[in-house]
Amino acid sequence: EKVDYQEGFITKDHCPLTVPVRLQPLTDTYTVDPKPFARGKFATVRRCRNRETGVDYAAKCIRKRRRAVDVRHEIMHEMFVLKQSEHCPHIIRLHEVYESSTEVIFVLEMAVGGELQRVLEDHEVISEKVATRLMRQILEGVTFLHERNIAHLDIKPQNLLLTSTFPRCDVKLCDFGISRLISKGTEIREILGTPDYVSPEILQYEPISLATDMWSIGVLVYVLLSGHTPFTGETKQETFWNITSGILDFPEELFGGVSNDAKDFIQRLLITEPSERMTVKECLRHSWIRCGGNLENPWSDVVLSSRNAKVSVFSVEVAEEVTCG
Ligand SMILES: Cc1cnc(Nc2ccc(CC#N)cc2)nc1Nc1cc(C2CC2)[nH]n1
Repeated sequence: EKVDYQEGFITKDHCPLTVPVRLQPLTDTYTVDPKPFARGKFATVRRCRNRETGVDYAAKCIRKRRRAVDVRHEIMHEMFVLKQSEHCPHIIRLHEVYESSTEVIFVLEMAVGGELQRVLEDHEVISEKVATRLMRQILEGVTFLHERNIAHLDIKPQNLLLTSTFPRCDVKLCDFGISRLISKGTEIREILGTPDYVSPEILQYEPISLATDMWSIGVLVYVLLSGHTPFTGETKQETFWNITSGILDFPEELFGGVSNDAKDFIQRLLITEPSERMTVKECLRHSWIRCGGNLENPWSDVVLSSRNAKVSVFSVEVAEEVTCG
């Protein structure tokens, strides 16, 4: 029967996979840290350890009622997106689901390296070599979603988790709490997302699409390479004006050492007209991603130990011959 995709939520009617929801207490199977290590508006995240296997997970506890409104269908949507993504190495994996009278609990893969946001706070900027390696993984995760017509709608450094200590880590996308199924003919217009990363169409109440994620990816790369967001104003209103103005600049003091290829990549995403932005597949074919960072000193990431000056060389496997620079 016709399923109402109107709001872009995936329901059990059109999700091919089933997810067993356990009703017994989480603490029967896991020891759970009392103190959450992360909090969102409607969820808290606690470290939990499986009593039998000793494996650590992140338990995301989500309240089923928000301001007296039942939002279980939104939580079930997030669960179905996570379930469909369980085989993508660049998306945080859902292990199992519990439900109590007040909460749904996602037992999720633990990424011990924490948020990419912390690295930005500690490092200011990231080398292009590392940035392109991480962006390739993020773009592969977004490709997985876009191939299934799922828009994440909240791509930002806080939702990009590292698997180990930076810079020798991998990165995984998390938090599908405001993601939406973008299906032909239905128009979703909702104010979503985080001010600095939100796209012009969202601010102008235009239809949301997969291209909305591509705008956020452009903002993300700008931030990774400069440590600053491109449109932030003194007030939210000024930020929103800057976003819809289409004015983008690369101040010399921030982008002096950044390659033209990187700036070209950003410029092809931070375009106010959604249909003119690169798609995620076009991003993976862009020369900055294919050759990114190789143009600098290729050993820029070598770790020289202080005691004996040995050079730890990591085996480099060339996936495909590309002509770079
Ligand atoms: C070490 C760590 C530190 N900080 C966060 N923050 C964080 C960011 C976004 C969301 C939003 C969500 N979802 C939740 C927590 N997550 C961590 N590891 C996780 C977190 C997780 C799963 C995603 C919860 N696995 N490993």
